[in-house]
Amino acid sequence: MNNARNIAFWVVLLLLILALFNLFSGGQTALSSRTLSYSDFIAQVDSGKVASVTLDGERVIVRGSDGSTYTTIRPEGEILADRLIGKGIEVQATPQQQSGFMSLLMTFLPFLVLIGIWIFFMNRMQGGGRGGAMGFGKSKAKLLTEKNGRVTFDDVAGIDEAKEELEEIVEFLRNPQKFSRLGGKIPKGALLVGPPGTGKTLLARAIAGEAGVPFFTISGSDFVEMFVGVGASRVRDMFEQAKKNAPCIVFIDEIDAVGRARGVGIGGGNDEREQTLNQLLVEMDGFEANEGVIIIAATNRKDVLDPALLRPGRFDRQIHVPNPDIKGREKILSVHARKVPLGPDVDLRTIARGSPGFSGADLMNLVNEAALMAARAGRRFVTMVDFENAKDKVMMGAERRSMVLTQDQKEMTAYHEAGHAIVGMSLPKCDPVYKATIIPRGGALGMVMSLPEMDRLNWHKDQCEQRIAMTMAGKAAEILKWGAESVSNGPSGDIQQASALARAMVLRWGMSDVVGNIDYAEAAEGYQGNTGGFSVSAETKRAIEQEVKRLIDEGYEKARNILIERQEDWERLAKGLLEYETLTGDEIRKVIAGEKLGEDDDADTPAPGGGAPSVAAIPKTKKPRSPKPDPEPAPL
Ligand SMILES: Nc1ncnc2c1ncn2[C@@H]1O[C@H](COP(=O)(O)OP(=O)(O)OP(=O)(O)O)[C@@H](O)[C@H]1O
Ligand SMILES: [Zn+2]
Repeated sequence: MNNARNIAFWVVLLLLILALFNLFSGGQTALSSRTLSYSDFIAQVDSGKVASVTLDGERVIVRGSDGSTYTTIRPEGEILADRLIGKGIEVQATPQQQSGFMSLLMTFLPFLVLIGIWIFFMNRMQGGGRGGAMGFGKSKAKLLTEKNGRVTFDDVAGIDEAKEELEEIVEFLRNPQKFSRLGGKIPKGALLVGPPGTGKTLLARAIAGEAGVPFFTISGSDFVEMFVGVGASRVRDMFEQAKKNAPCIVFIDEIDAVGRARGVGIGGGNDEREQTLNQLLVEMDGFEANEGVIIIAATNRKDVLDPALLRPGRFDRQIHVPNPDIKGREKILSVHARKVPLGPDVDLRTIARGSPGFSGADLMNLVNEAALMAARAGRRFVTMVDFENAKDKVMMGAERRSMVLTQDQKEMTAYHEAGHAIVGMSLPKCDPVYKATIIPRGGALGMVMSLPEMDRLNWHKDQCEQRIAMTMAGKAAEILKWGAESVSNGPSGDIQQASALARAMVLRWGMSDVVGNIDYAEAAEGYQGNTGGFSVSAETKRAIEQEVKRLIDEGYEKARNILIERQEDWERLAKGLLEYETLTGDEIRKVIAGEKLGEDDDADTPAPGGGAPSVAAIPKTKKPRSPKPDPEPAPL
């Protein structure tokens, strides 16, 4: 985005310079710089030294018989042409400039167009032209009032510890005098740290709602503009607005966009961003906590923030907002389920158990999808089957039954997915396989989902290694079955996942003995924030690359060996997938054991809830976010 802006800026500038140049050069190709007086010119004519003449209004452009050129100005009323023709001189005339308005218009039209383009781009950058071309420095903070719907702590569920820590701020906003009388120090700012969609924005709004104060919201990326100084003046403006409306809350979402550590980074730092950050620091120091303005910022990358932001007197409170655990998920589900009629069979507890790794936003999305599914089916309330289908959709993307696969593609997909499933079920540290399907969903032709039995809090080395093996099993299967030449691009998503996990192991988690217990991730990203300008040597880079490759190669070998060993099971499962298209974990086991599936097991109706564990996959999130520190397992 920023790049596009910069390019637009330079293009417009270049056009302007060209236009100016054109204007001052008179729009004419002035060949001759020499001018003669009119009488000298006539003398030349009379002495036969003129070859040709071009009449251009009052200007006379003359070519002498010796090849020289010069100009002269003809006095008003002088009729030249007859006299020259009489002398046998070639006469040309250029059309007269349009007079008055037209010529003015012709001169200024290019400018008007350019100014128009300029204003257009300005408005685009201002996000729809609210500020207009003149409003560069105006803060884009939006004021959310009760009209936008009052949010209270009741709307925020499952993150009780964070709520408790924020109670104090609510108290203060309700009754600032009480605190200042006793000389107590209230934090000026609180930083909410946590993964995307965990309700940070919601929490900040709830504070404002509880305290009944105005709530301003702005995103860190709004400060980052292409003009030096604009961001800084926006910060100033925002604080002025806030002080006028005190007591109030200012919420800065994605503060990492401005708050990255100064002085380093790609291209040796970014002056504009640094100025903006400096201004933010200055403003935060410049007001008294007791003025009643509280700045709440959110980020999912605290590690990249400039340490100066975290110093006392600034964002000295840090509040962790994690993904909800099973109890939290149940509570969040019930908050959102208040708005939809539930069938008698719906058990939120079971759904919560089946959705480890879901954020609050994911759960909201799940309830919403389930309601839509029920509506589509013409039901009056939402049933467990709707939730189950919604979960598949949220986790794996929508089914695309209309997509027609050839028999070859189907077979390839079946063996690929069966490969993932067999390897996943053979390795003890892999999450249990929960579902396998060869119905195209989202961007994939088929998938296998596995899920942890409990919330996953951390990754162990053996889990990582086995997960890589399971991930590479799809490609191993394709090659075993059809040979290296026919391998498809199907495994490209798998390769991406395996690489991300292997890289995290080596770069962040100290799981490679060769590379050691050093966090190289930031330096490898080209960003050197809190690593103090540390960068990675060429040898280390090579070692890292080799280790990542080794982990993936070993995983691939492991997968290949398992498939060779369990060839028969693998074949049976692939054929089962071709027949039934979707199989649950239990059905997979039956198919492998050679049992026939009963009618009840019809694969198209997923087993309702039934405590089936769910996947650790996290659905695509709505907007682009800062890079996530940890890789997430996803359907294969
Ligand atoms: N703890 C929660 N309780 C209830 N609803 C939640 C919770 N967490 C998230 N949600 C729902 O998800 C939506 C999105 O959450 P929100 O925008 O607050 O997340 P965020 O942490 O600010 O994410 P981002 O990092 O994208 O800014 C909320 O509007 C809310 O409906
Ligand atoms: Zn795969």
